[in-house]
Amino acid sequence: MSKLTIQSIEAIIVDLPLRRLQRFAAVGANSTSIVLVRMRTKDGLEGIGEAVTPSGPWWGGESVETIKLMIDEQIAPVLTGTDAFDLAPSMARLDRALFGNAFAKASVEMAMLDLQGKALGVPVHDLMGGKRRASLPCSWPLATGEASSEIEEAERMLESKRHNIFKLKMGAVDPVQDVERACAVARGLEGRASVRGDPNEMWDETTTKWAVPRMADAGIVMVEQPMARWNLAASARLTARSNCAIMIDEGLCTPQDMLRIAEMRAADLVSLKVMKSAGLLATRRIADIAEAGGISLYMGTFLECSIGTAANMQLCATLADLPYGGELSGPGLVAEDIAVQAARYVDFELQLEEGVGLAVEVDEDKLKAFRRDRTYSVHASRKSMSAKA
Ligand SMILES: O=C(O)C[C@H]1C=CC(=O)O1
Ligand SMILES: [Mn+2]
Repeated sequence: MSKLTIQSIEAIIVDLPLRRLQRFAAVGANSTSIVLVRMRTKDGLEGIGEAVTPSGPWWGGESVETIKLMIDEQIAPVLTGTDAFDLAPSMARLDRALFGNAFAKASVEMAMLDLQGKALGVPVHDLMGGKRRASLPCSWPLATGEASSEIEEAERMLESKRHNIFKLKMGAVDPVQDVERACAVARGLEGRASVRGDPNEMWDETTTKWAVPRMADAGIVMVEQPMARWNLAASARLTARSNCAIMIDEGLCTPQDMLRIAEMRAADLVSLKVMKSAGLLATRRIADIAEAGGISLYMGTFLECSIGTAANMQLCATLADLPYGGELSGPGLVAEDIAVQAARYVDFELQLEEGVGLAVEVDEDKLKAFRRDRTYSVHASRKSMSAKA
């Protein structure tokens, strides 16, 4: 097999509007931004990857601007001239060259895996142990903060058979009001959908002790990261006494975090996310540790568009047991996407696409229209001005 010598790495910031306001605990957002990675080899093959943040650096500290800067200034010089098949040594070299920056590292790892798959004519999941599933039951985020409009939105999703699992974004308002809203949504959808809540670390242990039993009584089946990411001891106490499932998200980034969570039994299940753990292979290692420790898996997201979602789905295809499914729902939230074929949700499940590498392609016209550094033609805008006059 000939080498996949990396000749260039391009990081392009793309701004995408959302279909509606998404209210996270820390910010409200009408748009999201991604970094598209294009990695080209000497022989003219191209691998792609995506980094995204949930509309800002509040979750993981990186922003699309820092991701692009790190790729341009630090990562590209380390990887240029190396072989994209040398993934493990390259990731080790990157870890020595720059601490952290997991989101940036994940996006270039995706592009290397895409190149490998394309060169070998196989999908990425074949490079990671093979396929255990071809679709994922997929949660939809409810995040307007208003119960009746959220129930209506969920009903539209049920009707179109896109989603029958819903995750309430919580933590933006007073906990009493927030829990009331969550319980109202769960009761409104009772018997028709699975409802979960994610306060993104906003509650202390006392508030959590009060809130979670009320949410469980209303039919909420899982609560994700209600308390601070560092507080595994409190999460272990909550897990031991709760009769709904407790999931850790922010508290899990590294294999070492995972080992500690399993040792402490700090959660019933954990949210795997490619971006926070610096890549598909590292996330796969974390999944193995969780399984060995008897902790269930969930396929999490940072709301990637269809490019990153396809990459996540390649990893997800290698996971046999996901008792609460996952949430690769970003493509439904963006009003514009940059993939030729957007992610498909059929009978409440995201489909794994056939194809080599990540099995997804960039739509060049869409990219041109939404890349941040696009230039407008003065000639064209003059023409449209004179047409209006
Ligand atoms: O889960 C989070 O903490 C962050 C974000 C990603 C998906 C979503 O609904 O919110
Ligand atoms: Mn979360």
